[in-house]
Amino acid sequence: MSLSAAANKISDNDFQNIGPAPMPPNANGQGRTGYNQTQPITKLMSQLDLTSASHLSANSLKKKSGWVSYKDDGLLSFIWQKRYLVLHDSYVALYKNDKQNDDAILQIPLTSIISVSRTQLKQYCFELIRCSDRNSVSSGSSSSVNVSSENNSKKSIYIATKTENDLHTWLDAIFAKCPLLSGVSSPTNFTHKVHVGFDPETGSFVGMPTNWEKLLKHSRITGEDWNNNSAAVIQVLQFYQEYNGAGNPTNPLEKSQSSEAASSQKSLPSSYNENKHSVNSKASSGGSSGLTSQRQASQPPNTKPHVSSGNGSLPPINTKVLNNQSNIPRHLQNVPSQQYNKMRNAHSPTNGQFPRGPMHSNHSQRSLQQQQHQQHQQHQQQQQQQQYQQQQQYPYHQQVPSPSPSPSPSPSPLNPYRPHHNMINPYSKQSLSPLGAQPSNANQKQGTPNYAQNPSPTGPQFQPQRTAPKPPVSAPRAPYPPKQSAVAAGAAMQHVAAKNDQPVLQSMRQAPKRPDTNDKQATGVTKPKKPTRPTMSTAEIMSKLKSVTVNADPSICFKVIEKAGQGASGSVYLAERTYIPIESNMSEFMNNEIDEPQVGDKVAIKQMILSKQPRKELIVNEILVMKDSRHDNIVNFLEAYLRTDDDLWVVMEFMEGGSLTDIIENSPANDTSRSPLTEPQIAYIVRETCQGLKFLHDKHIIHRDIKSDNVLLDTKARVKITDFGFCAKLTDKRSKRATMVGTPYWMAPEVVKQREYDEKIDVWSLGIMTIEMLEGEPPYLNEDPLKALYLIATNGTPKLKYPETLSLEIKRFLSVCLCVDVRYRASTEELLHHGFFNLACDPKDLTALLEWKE
Ligand SMILES: Nc1ncnc2c1ncn2[C@@H]1O[C@H](COP(=O)(O)OP(=O)(O)OP(=O)(O)O)[C@@H](O)[C@H]1O
Repeated sequence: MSLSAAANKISDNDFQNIGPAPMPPNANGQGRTGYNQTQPITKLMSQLDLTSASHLSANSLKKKSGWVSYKDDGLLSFIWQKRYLVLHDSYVALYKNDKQNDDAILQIPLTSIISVSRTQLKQYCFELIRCSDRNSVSSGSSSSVNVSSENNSKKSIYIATKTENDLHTWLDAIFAKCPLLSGVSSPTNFTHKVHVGFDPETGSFVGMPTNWEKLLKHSRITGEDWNNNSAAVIQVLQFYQEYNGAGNPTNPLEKSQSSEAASSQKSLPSSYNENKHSVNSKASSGGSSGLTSQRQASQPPNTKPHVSSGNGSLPPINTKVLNNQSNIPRHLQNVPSQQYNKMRNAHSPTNGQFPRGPMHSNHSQRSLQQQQHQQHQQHQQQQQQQQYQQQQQYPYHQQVPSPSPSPSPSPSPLNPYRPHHNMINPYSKQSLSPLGAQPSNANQKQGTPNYAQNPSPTGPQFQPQRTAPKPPVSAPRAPYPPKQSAVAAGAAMQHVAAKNDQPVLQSMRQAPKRPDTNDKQATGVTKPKKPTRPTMSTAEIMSKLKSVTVNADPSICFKVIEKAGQGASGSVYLAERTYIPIESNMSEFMNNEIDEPQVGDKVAIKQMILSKQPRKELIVNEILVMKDSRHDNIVNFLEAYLRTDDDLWVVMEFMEGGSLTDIIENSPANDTSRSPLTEPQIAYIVRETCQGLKFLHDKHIIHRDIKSDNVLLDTKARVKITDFGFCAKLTDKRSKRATMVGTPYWMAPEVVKQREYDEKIDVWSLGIMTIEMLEGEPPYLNEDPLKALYLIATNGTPKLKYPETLSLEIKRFLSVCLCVDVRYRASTEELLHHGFFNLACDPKDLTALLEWKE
């Protein structure tokens, strides 16, 4: 039975928990490639069989048993014996018969198993390595997760199964239950055995490393969670710790807080420049007013900045009040607003958890937002309390006007941790656009750009600054841009030079902490860590960047209209093309598939200050991927410029509709129904995104950060994927990845479990994005992030909040996207044949959703 056909069998109730995945399409694993989703659909569909899924129920994975051949490495090591293998909750045991009425001939505590991997000793054979650990404990709710360093001699046993399939299910089952496996290496700092467990009497975890104990204390991971799946708890702790940096074993919370604070302070968007002195000085003196200063320069999200003629005048600010009860998800509407806010704040870094941001990049950005949000809330609460004392009234939902002379950013009530697009008023006197939108008097003060004053921060290997090209002699394609913009750009550059005197800014685009692992290892096998691969040198990066950039000064080619958004690595501006530098190497970059650039075209420019990017190779990666990825559902890269060796402008097509996140948050339906978008609207957006993803997957590229923030729409309701910085290319030699990349709430279980993964992690994230459109947010957003990771690792397919309100089609669709077993998760090609897409509406039916921008 095909996957789709099988999914069609799922009834309304089944989706609540569709259980483990069906059996492999091709049980012996042969014929599967790393990119099996690109095989002809007919072949794949006919191979898929959901009917045999029944025997792989959650319970059977918990306790598994069966006949095997067994051999150990002791005296009788040359004899294979037929034995009955049983995987119990805390140990594996071999019996002489399947009645298990005799004592086990061998009993191995799961806590002593340090490796389980396939071996070529026999056809379907795996090796189980255990520490001959007299101290291992395997009873009750307590587990021994460490092995004495004095007592670590290893022993192997070999188990041969009858079929390939059997082999895999054993590997998966054992792997899943062993706390020292699942990508979780054993703690290394111990010289004594540590018993880890949950003490129901004291209600606390015992025997944990201090930092883990603290993390658990702050998370909502309970003793019950521990008892249910201690391996998963350890897994997510490890995952979390690796993300936060393992170098602080004593107090991850403090580290988290301080690094968050530091990054927040240091990672100010460049549009806050006017405030930078006060921000920096105040922040460094330990006061919180730095954040207040930032707020003064900002505009509330979701307010529409006026497009001005660029004369620097301050447009009126549309302070649409958003923080009302109607924007809170239905299920939380009866929750008092303070409690609701508290739930949202559970993600706050001050709780020692990482925010709802990508593991790689938006972390700091969102941390800043969270801190702003928290401080804003605290501030508001203080004010409310004062008001209450004065008026003897305390309206929860009432907006208390801020004493601040300028509007504070009010994070979206639906998702305060989302990027705050359009939060900057580009014409504010307090705002200095690095792309040259600053007031003219600033220009006069700053004067003509003096390139000599801006020594390259990256060293002498760089070329001298290019001067602006002369206007074309014959048939200029556009009036020569006003001198002012070049002056303004120069001023911006001086600003950059001034900034370079400051301490090196902390990464906003944080590098994944975990190196890729050896692709030859089978999924589910303990992975040794490899040292981080050397990245490109700065010189290589610059040379690469120069080879993909137009040799011209972009400040004379574009007029900046307004700021369109703020990313982790830079700001995005709406700009108009004012000049085409035909005497440059521009023609090399013109792509036949894209309309020839015209003066007057509206474009998006992402400006990145290279010295602020700790991993510049990711930017190169992003440009190269975008350059080679021309597709209707991918945000098209137009060209890039290195304005200076530190100032990179990436020009893309402009998507006026903003991100899908904005659309979800501003949906008119938020007030009236549970689902921000209708199913036909969702089907349309998901289909378009899926087409873009299929295009990438066909090129063996994994996006790795699919979520509503990274899907943009234009006014014609075209839907395009953006943010390619963390794409990974799979090759024949490297058909799997294991780098820890993504945004926690959208992460596929195999990523959370730090297993190897392929393109299908994007399909999982697409499923989560579908839930965002149905429910306003991804599953577990109200959970502590550590707990969310635990839930992703243990719950598998998330449950829908209101399944009874949804069509069978969308539930079937979700069931094949959110299938934990990657073998049964649909590929993008399969998804495109899914019946759910028959529901897709016309693009015009999205018009209402795009109106919020107007
Ligand atoms: N091509 C575009 N057209 C219109 N707006 C855009 C475009 N690209 C980005 N934006 C806006 O700018 C915001 C930031 O985009 P960006 O891609 O820089 O975000 P990010 O994913 O957080 O960043 P990064 O790539 O630095 O990690 C987006 O959320 C969106 O609102």
